[in-house]
Amino acid sequence: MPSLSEKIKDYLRERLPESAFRVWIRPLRLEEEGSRVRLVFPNTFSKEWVEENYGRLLAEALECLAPEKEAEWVVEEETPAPVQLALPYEPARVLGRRLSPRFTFEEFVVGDCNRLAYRVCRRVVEDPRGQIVYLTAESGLGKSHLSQALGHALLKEKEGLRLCYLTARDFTTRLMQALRGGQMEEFKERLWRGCDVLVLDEIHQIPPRDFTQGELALALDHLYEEEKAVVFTSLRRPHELSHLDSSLRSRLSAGVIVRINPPDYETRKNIIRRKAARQGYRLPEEVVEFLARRLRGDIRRIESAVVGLIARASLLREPVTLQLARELVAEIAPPEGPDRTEIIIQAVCRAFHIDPEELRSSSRKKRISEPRQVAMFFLRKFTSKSLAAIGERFNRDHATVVYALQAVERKLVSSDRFRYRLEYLEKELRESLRLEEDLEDRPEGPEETPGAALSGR
Ligand SMILES: Nc1ncnc2c1ncn2[C@@H]1O[C@H](COP(=O)(O)OP(=O)(O)OP(=O)(O)O)[C@@H](O)[C@H]1O
Repeated sequence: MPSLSEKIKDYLRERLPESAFRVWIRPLRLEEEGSRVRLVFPNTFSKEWVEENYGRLLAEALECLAPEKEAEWVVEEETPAPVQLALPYEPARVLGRRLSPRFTFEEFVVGDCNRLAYRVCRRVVEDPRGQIVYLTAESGLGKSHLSQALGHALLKEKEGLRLCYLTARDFTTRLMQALRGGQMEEFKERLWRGCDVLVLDEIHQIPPRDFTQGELALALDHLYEEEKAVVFTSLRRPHELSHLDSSLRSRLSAGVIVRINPPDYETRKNIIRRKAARQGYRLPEEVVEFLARRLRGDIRRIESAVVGLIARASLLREPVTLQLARELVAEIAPPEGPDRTEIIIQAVCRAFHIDPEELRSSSRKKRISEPRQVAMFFLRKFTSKSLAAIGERFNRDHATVVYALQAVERKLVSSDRFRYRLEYLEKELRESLRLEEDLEDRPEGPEETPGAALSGR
């Protein structure tokens, strides 16, 4: 009979990409001690990484397979401590989400690809009054890092300043909760008068719903009127957010719009050195150069490779060598065969435990229709396929896809469980899709689309 450790690892193996499982979960030891289960990580950074990236899945596995046990996360052997960043301000001055202590200006590597965005954010810290900034970039290029760094610096440098940091989804959820609970005035009070600077992360995720968009437009009018600073981050530029009302799009375009580009070779090398230094390591220059040549685009992926490499060397008790780096890169190299659509469909089917063929069936049972809607949602999000082409993949028409996208958006707001599940799936998909990204560099250098003068509207 498999032990609890084996069962939990099997549970995770089924749901994680093979390389993530191998590097992060396989070295984990699970020890049962009466009513407790100790999760023993080989070192601090692997514990932190698993907590941050797979914590929810691990908690889900424990709840399913050992609901009566209390879990304890411990570290077997301490590696050089990562630089601890003390927060020099009162956390209560942050409304909304907690800022990540890692996301500071000091930890942000500046290069040609992001210098303009960095400077614009620094300017907001110098004089936040009336500043409106819209940061746009593909996933993993530092939008959240930079917007949170700006938040940290403002809180540190401007005494008494209150910051509200929300994702677009948080905004929508809070708005809906306030509406249901008859607390709209309190909601407005907190957002409109309770903060001096509003950071709205992932604004492209504002749902295509009149009410939410209307309330956001009203909030922005008020904040702009009061000359408060507002910072947006988004995967897309305002004019590309076609699901938004034109009046909201125009408000989003009211300030300076800055694009962050994928990191160039020199910046990638600096990022690799910095990420390794954070773990207390200095990588050999040939390893830095090799990784910088092979890993382009998404910085999350570069970071993950550096941390994975160091974790691997530490587990094997070997120094980091070019050979080890080659092995790691070979593992995360583009998979053979399947295209984005297939990767997405396979991942959704795995997560919902159904067969891909069932998605194409005419069944309207929830067990099938819900994952079908989720697959449509992610195909829309991660591919350039038209609504009609997405529908065709499931023997459905364009209107069914529109309905499915709306149904998923509604459920993301109304059900925490569903949202967690999709957030997890999205994380997994981002990881898998990054693997089959084109390794060629995209055009480099800063690009700015000024909506207005830096401080003006
Ligand atoms: N210039 C940089 N210097 C150092 N680390 C960086 C830089 N840019 C991004 N990173 C790191 O890359 C990871 C992803 O960054 P971040 O979360 O800010 O990306 P994002 O653009 O907000 O992505 P998404 O759209 O997927 O949310 C983070 O761990 C961040 O610290």
